[in-house]
Amino acid sequence: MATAARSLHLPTPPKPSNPSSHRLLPVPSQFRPRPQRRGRRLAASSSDLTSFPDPAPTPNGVYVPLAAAHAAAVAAIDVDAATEAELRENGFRSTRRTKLICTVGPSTCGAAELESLAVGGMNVARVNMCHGDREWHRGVIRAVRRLNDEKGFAVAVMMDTEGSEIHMGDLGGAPSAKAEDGEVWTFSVRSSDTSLPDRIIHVNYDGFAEDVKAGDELFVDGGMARFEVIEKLGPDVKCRCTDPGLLLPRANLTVWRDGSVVRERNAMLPTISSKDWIDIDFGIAEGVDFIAVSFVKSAEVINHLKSYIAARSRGSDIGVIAKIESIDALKNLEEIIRASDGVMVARGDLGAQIPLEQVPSIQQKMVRTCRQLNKPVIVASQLLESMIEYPTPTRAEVADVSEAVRQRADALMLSGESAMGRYPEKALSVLRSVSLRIEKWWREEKRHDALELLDVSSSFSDKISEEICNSAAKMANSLGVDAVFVYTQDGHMASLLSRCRPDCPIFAFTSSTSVRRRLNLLWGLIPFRLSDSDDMENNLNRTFSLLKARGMVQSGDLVIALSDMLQSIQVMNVP
Ligand SMILES: Nc1ncnc2c1ncn2[C@@H]1O[C@H](COP(=O)(O)OP(=O)(O)OP(=O)(O)O)[C@@H](O)[C@H]1O
Ligand SMILES: CC(=O)C(=O)O
Ligand SMILES: [K+]
Ligand SMILES: [Mg+2]
Repeated sequence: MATAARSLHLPTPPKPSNPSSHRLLPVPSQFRPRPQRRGRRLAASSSDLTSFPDPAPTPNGVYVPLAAAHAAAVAAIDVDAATEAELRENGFRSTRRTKLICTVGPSTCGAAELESLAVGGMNVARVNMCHGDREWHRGVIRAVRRLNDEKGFAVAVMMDTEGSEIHMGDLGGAPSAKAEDGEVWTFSVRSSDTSLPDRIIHVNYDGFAEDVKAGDELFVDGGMARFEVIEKLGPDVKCRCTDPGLLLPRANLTVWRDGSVVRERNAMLPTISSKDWIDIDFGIAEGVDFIAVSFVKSAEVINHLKSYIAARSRGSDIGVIAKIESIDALKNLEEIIRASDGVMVARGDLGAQIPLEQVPSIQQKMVRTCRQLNKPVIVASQLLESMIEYPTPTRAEVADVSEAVRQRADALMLSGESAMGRYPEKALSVLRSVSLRIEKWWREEKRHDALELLDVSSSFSDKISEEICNSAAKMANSLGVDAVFVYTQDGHMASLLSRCRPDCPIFAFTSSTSVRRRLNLLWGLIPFRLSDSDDMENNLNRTFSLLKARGMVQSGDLVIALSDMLQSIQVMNVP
């Protein structure tokens, strides 16, 4: 792959701006709709992929979103510093709707790198318990928390379990190993404290030699390298390399026989291993926002984990995300989606278990089903794989990202690109600029999609909220409002609104910092923390004055406001 010919320029992260002073405003008169108007831009900017200057580091590595004089306003209302900057830069209606997740690894675990990702639009930081030890993860999680506390971000933390699927050991500390065509390698369950001799790979699963047969195909990391099993010698399995490739530490192993994945004793491995339970305790103690369960097979394990979390952490609300990456998960897809708080289309391992050409249609189906069932959905793996090594994406990668945005997935995820790649910030800015561009195109073309939304409410009261949100989204589109405001306790009404994918941004106001962080995963939601009261009139007045003071709304903006406590809907102009 040649890099010389690539001339793509990447966007600048949003820069801090100086808010104007905070003043109180008169009570807005309600129910005062006015003729349709289009969104305005607060500052000249372009979301074109080709028209951004190179990313600039934050001045002195410090990102101060608000002047000290505004401490009072900060205490009253919190919004993600990066979102605030984006809102001002791109204008009200042009804020990014698609959320971005970055896997944190050796390339991005430092405080400065994490801050650059937050400035660049990272909504969720992901740590994968497959790699690194707990101390390392603790350091990352706390660094993200510190960034939120000190610099005004609301980056949520997601922790993936390792799961008990079969994978290689860590190559005795070597960063990688190259397998060449025709070479014979030994895959062994023998563990070794010291580094293993050449061409011997440790396998973490004791039943490995029993499960495989001569003639089977062994896929490393979803087929990045392939071997054929030639013979078994006790705990050792000798294999010949048939497709050369790079072996990375702890790469997943899949065995294929007669065109499908072998499921022998390994099918009985628990979804959550004993090591995973200890990692989960660690995640609860560190206050992660989401736990993503690898290789989910059924809804049962999700329900089990949810009750475990509820018993362990009174009042805490950790979202449980089901990673769909196996044949069993596909069989039980709908019940798994219903049981979980969100879903990840984990295309890496999924593509190792089913024929690759089936992955795109399954992705589309999952995105659609999740939206119908009101669960956030993440599209993950290999979005910008070439950017692990090169500073610009391939056209095909840009097309893949565009397709996920067009499908209106809630979030896109970087894996190796941000964890161990050479250009994590550039990869993030590609996701950002492609998302903005496709979303804009979609709005300009007025492609309101006619997805029939299923009825998801379990009570009459919920049904009222659902109907309010469906109507509000329809009104927002036909009146061309600038934003929908939703005042929400637990975030549920905000999620129902996000599900409708309205044309305008959704400002979600909640008094809980953890709800606010969790809402950061949902499509189109701009979560604010606001200590609100029962008095809607009062909430609206405060919100308008605080947002006006920060240049985030203007007099005359048309807004629809919803409240889950009052189950109310109002249309008004910002006074
Ligand atoms: N904490 C870490 N320490 C070291 N390397 C890491 C870490 N996290 C990720 N990586 C590297 O980045 C790569 C991509 O990360 P990712 O989390 O997608 O892992 P993965 O092994 O492909 O598993 P998964 O299927 O869960 O995504 C990994 O293969 C690993 O090389
Ligand atoms: C993200 C992940 O686990 C996968 O794609 O396999
Ligand atoms: K994993
Ligand atoms: Mg996986």
